[in-house]
Amino acid sequence: MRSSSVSPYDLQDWAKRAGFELTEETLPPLAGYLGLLIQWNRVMNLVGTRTAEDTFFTLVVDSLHLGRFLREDVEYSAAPCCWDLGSGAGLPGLPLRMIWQEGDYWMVEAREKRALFLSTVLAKYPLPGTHVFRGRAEAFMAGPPARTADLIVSRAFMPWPGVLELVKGNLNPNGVVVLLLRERLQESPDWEQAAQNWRIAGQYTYTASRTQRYLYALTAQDAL
Ligand SMILES: C[S@@+](CC[C@H](N)C(=O)[O-])C[C@H]1O[C@@H](n2cnc3c(N)ncnc32)[C@H](O)[C@@H]1O
Repeated sequence: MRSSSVSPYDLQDWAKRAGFELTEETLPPLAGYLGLLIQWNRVMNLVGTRTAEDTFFTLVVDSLHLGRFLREDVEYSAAPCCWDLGSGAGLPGLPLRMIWQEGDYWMVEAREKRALFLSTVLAKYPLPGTHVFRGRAEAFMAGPPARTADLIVSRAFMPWPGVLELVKGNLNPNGVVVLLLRERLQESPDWEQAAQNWRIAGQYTYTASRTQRYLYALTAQDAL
């Protein structure tokens, strides 16, 4: 496969334009990830973007905002067990783990080739406490052993009411679900019903690629 290299210098420049400063340690793995993503994307369908720069500003930037949100606005237990359901090409998980390495983080992906891509990136750029589960989220959660999480993140996995329904029995007390959305949760016709069981514990808004985006941290109202 034709290689596709990304310059750490360009990457830092893009990050600054997006309002972030990446550490020296973050630049090589993130540049390497973007290079592999562009390379693999030529032969299999991983993401809709074609260049590293477009991928950064359209997709990776969400992980950087998510890292900031988790650090500054979200309360979660020490050493959280985190799940990233329907990780696809590693978004938000892989860039997130390059800048935020709390606890254990499971990227759960049903499609074999996508899971192979995730494992390949991790083999080349190991990230602490970061794992891939190849299979369906339902099987991952059911076990054995049955699993529970402290923090669940999900982007474009399934419509958010379905995510909440899917995970409601697998969240530890004080557990948090973080949704990455392109709509305001409170304006959704589904929110009124969801609000009977879920509370917005934190929210964060930003613009990327000319679209307004939203991060919501939800906690269960009571034991669900
Ligand atoms: C639209 S993609 C989004 C990928 C990534 N989260 C992103 O934002 O770019 C949805 C991903 O979820 C995976 N998926 C769908 N249903 C799943 C399930 N039940 N368990 C695990 N993965 C699933 C698909 O294979 C696909 O890679």
